[in-house]
Amino acid sequence: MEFPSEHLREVQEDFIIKDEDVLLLTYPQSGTNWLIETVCLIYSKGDPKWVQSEPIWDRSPWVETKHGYELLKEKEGPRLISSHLPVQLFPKSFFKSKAKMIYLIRNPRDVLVSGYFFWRSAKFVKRPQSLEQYFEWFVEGNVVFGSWFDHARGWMSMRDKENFLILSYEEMKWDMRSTVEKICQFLGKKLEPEELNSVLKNSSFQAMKENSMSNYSLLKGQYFEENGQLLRKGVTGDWRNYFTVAQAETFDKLFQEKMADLPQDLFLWKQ
Ligand SMILES: Nc1ncnc2c1ncn2[C@@H]1O[C@H](COP(=O)(O)O)[C@@H](OP(=O)(O)O)[C@H]1O
Ligand SMILES: CCc1ccc(OS(=O)(=O)O)cc1
Repeated sequence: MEFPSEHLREVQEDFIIKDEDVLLLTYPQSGTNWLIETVCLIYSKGDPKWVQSEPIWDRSPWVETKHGYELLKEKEGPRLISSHLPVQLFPKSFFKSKAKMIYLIRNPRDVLVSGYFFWRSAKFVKRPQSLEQYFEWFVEGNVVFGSWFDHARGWMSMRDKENFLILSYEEMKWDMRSTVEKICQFLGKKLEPEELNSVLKNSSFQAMKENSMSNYSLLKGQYFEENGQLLRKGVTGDWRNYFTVAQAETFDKLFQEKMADLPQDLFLWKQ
């Protein structure tokens, strides 16, 4: 998977976002695929047929990949569009549209640990040799899609817009039912109680881990090593099992420096 600059320029200058599109925006390893699966299931009213028959990257294509871009240009009607792009590289047409956007945020410490395991099995990026090395890359912003802090700050600057919904991985873990209700309200969708139950069941960690259309097992060989797994643990606070005391202190200090001026209720995790 490559992101040549001329392609990124075309995406930014030429791609037309339509008012009826829904954008699913994240920094990698924030629970992107969980959000996509959930929104797909809301669209299908809890019926798992769609999520079990079409790969997740075709249901909600990545606008920044060549495959996703071509697919999106051909799609008729309201589209689901995923992206890891930072706000300053996003298609310009979006800023004049009424398209709804959901930005999913996750404790960056967990993003870091999850990213370390994910990228070390990927064949299309420079792979970290150790968590210590990935920690350095991450705090310097020297990773795919750049600095977590810049990404989060950039997209959260849109938070007062009425077409913007911010969610966190942590609230999905703590109360997925309420989170699905919040998404439905934002998207103007109504689910019957049994449809909502089916959304919860089919978007669970276990269901997604077993769903070959969602767990990236189809990408093994070409893009990932055989031992790579997208659905690794699916918990909050796993960073505590990996950070040293010194790394935890470095991260806290950096977080303070970079994010202290933002309302702290945007960050729902308990460190
Ligand atoms: N249904 C689900 N429930 C909980 N976590 C999920 C999930 N689906 C994916 N995840 C977690 O989301 C992370 C991947 O995020 P993304 O889709 O943005 O790459 C992984 O975190 P871990 O590596 O901490 O387990 C993965 O396990
Ligand atoms: C847009 C390219 C890309 C990069 C990484 C992905 O994995 S994940 O969604 O972050 O797990 C998917 C697409």
